[in-house]
Amino acid sequence: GLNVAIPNKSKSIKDYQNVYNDIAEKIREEDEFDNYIGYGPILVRIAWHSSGTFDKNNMTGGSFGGTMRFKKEINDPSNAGLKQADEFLAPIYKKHSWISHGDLYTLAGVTAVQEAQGPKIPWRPGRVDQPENTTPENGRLPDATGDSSYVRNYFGRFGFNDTEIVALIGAHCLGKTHLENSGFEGPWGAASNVFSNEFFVNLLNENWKLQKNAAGNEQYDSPKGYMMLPADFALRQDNKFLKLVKAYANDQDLFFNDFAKAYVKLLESGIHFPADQKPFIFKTLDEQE
Ligand code: HEM
Ligand SMILES: Nc1c(Br)cnc2ccccc12
Repeated sequence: GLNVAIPNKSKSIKDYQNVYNDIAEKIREEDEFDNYIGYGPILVRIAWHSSGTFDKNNMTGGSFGGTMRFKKEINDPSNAGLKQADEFLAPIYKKHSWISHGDLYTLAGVTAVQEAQGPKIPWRPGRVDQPENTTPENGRLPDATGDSSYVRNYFGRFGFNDTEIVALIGAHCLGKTHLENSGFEGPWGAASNVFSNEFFVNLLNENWKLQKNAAGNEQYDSPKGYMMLPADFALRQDNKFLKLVKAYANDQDLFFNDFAKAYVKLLESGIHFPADQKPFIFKTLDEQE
């Protein structure tokens, strides 16, 4: 059924900015993680994976219930590597245990994008922890070997259009793939912790070669040592997607605006917020110096 957000009346933007700041300071402090990429990318990913179980056809899944905290969901093979994000957030939750897990996972993704010099992501609290038996079954997250029709169909389950789909996948400007997590090996170049339109620039301009990786899976590799998943490369193989890839490669502001809108929609999928609940827009650490 539809999940109705219940904002905590005793908490203000100041309280949530304190949680944001604790997450942001911990990202800065623990900068050596994953060969100095840091925790930002997996925080963006755990927010997406918490939300990515949503299915508009039966109104199940999504970030509302915070079920990523349960073994069944965090152990989904699609979530390999995200236990480290959950462990990163454990002391934050301990200090601010008035917050729901759904709000914490999504706020962490917002914090990570903004602290990576990405766009402001307006955010609304009010997700309510649900019991373990509401955890969605494994297998609701996307397959990296999909082609363009697979990708369009997958995101159709959320009601996303082509603009929202291409913008969202632009988050692959962050971080890398890890053979032990997903069976794909990341780039030793372009594995970044700065949010930009680089994913689209690389996708268009690099000389990609499809080859088998050490796990026997096919991926696209470039002479500079970058990689693309088949599902990434699919964005070049469909005319409507390709038009958007070119637009974003040539206009970072356009990408930032479209990404912010699509990420909000993703993190709020399946949740009804009160009409008068205005989103919070958090300051970055740099803006508070
Ligand atoms: C067709 C859709 C998508 C597919 C098939 C996909 C697949 C993957 C795979 C296989 C990895 C590597 C995981 C690992 O080996 O550690 C990955 C990483 C990542 N994904 Fe996606 N993804 C998709 C969409 C998204 C979206 C919508 C977002 C966020 C808005 C996102 C954010 C990330 C980030 C930040 C990483 C890097 C994590 C790290 O550095 O450990 N992805 N994705
Ligand atoms: N940095 C990435 C590039 Br460049 C291309 N594809 C990816 C897929 C998942 C995670 C990271 C990347």
